[in-house]
Amino acid sequence: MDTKPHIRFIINPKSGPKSKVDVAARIKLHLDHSKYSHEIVYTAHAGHATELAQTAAGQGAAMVVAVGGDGTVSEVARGLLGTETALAILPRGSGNGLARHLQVPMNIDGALRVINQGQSTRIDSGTINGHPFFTTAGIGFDAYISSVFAGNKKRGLKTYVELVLKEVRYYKHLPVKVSINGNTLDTDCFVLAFANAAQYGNNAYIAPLADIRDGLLDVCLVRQLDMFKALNLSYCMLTKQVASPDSAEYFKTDSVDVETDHRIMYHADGEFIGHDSKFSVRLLPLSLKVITLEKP
Ligand SMILES: Nc1ncnc2c1ncn2[C@@H]1O[C@H](COP(=O)(O)OP(=O)(O)OP(=O)(O)O)[C@@H](O)[C@H]1O
Repeated sequence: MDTKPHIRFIINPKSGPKSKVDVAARIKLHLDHSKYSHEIVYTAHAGHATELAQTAAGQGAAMVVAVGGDGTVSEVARGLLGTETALAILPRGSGNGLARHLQVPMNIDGALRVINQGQSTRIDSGTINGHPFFTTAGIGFDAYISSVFAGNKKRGLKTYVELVLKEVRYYKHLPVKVSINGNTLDTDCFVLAFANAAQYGNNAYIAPLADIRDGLLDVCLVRQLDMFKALNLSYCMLTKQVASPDSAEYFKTDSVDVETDHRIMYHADGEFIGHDSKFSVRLLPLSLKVITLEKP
């Protein structure tokens, strides 16, 4: 019997731009076979990666590697929450928010080197109305964009940026009541983002100071957005700077409750979930084991 630690690679064949690279062949070539046994499985439908990851964890796999974009990473991570099986990432998407935060190289061979080293740590995760997230969740404009993007045939960063530039002119803020750290705030909400990792993906930093192991979420509130604030906020996000208080406000907390008279859209890890008028956002400290180059 093979007693080496076992790795299950879960490949989403639909992730990322079309590519001629044979990922399975590269895995077989570069994985350290003296250290690990492995298998490669493919997702057949949305949500399948969670089932495939759960089965691997139940069978005592040391590691499950999500081969895909943020959606695949999030699905695999859900299947591993609270287990001793570590999530590793072989980034194949366009955003790769969690992979970037964990300093996983964006190329296959580099990511496999991190897997071969096998250094693990634990990170926090969050829930929004019971839906787990690992990078960011949010209500308002970012969720609206995720809903439009999900229905868009074209993928990739260019499509995403074009969409944001078009829609930002029309999306209107809504009044909400936010309870945070014992204070209640009646405010307008253009975006309310809950960041576990610092970035949405593509090195767009919604919460530059977020620490994924500190037991806290970084909440970023954008009350209203005009063109000047939008430019300022975009510049800060792309240069990893904290925005000025008239553009965005930041809070650190382990729980947030939001109420509104309107039904607002929300997302978890960039996947549009739906509309609601009450939100409960919670942090689960050090709930996921991950493979990373160094402490993120
Ligand atoms: N076999 C499949 N057929 C169709 N959809 C799938 C399949 N396997 C997984 N999915 C779905 O594909 C969606 C997109 O996957 P993923 O986020 O990994 O790629 P991406 O959208 O190209 O990357 P990014 O989010 O970084 O742009 C996920 O929501 C997942 O549920």
